[in-house]
Amino acid sequence: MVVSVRAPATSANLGPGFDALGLALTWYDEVTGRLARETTVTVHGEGAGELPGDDRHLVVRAIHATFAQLGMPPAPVALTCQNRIPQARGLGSSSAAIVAGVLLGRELAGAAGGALDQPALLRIAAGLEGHPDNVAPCLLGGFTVAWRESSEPDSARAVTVAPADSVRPVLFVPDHRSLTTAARAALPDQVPHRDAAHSAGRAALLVHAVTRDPAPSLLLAATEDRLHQQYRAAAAPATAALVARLRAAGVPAVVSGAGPSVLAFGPVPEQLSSQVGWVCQEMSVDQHGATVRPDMMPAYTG
Ligand SMILES: Nc1ncnc2c1ncn2[C@@H]1O[C@H](COP(=O)(O)OP(=O)(O)OP(=O)(O)O)[C@@H](O)[C@H]1O
Ligand SMILES: N[C@@H](CCO)C(=O)O
Repeated sequence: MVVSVRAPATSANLGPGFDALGLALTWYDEVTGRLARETTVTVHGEGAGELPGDDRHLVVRAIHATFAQLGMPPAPVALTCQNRIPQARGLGSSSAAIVAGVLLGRELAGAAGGALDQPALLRIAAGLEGHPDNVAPCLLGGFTVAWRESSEPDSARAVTVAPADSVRPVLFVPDHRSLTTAARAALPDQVPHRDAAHSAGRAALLVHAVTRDPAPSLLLAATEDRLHQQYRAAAAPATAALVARLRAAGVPAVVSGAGPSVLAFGPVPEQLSSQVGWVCQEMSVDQHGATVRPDMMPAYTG
């Protein structure tokens, strides 16, 4: 059996919804896979020539984690990846790889894979990623609220809520990269109570604004963050400066995920959309999440 999975880019946090809120975007990686005699990974596009071509590849690790959940050994797989989502830019590339892997793992497991429903896939994916705010929209699509039932990463749950039709995500993507692990290391162990209280109110307002009333003035207030962006600014000054420039002009803008990309809610005035060092991309919200397509190709016979 040959299976193809298409997984969307995502923007997490959306300002005050740190580790909880996420939006699926119409920008996709595609992975085609089958069981094989030895593991091989062919990468086209983003990460070609950089990513490992063996069991260390993130999609393979996610497939094997899914097999393990089903009590199956880590069988070798042959994968072809068509990567379009820029990596280490705060656009959920690692979540797209992980979600593609868990869906491929479920399909390649055959009948046994039927035991894994969407909540189970989310738990496996979030366990690998470490936090659920990118894997949730990648798997479910739309605008998601994710949480953990305990302190364990694999206790993730999520709901998807429909964003208003007029929500227009606009991305500003730089050339340079930043790993999420490095951006998380900049965060303090504790924040002032007033900042936590501020974030609770703004995150709740954001759910209302994105789903019911995405007026720029409301989104501007709703996207104000005090939990993570200020602590990451020193390591990502260009990102912090662009967010500040857009917000000063009345455009609701936030750090996308752990950065360095910036997510704005459009419309973005033309004079602000061309920024030296940044590629500006208008997006739509992906409504479906990752999708599986069984390819009509002959089954691998070994
Ligand atoms: N398509 C992919 N296939 C295999 N590995 C990938 C793929 N995409 C990302 N990765 C791995 O994940 C790393 C980037 O993950 P990281 O979590 O730092 O950034 P991100 O997922 O792009 O952004 P964010 O989580 O902030 O939205 C890459 O350096 C690479 O090791
Ligand atoms: N919530 C995560 C998103 C990045 O994957 C962070 O900001 O570190």
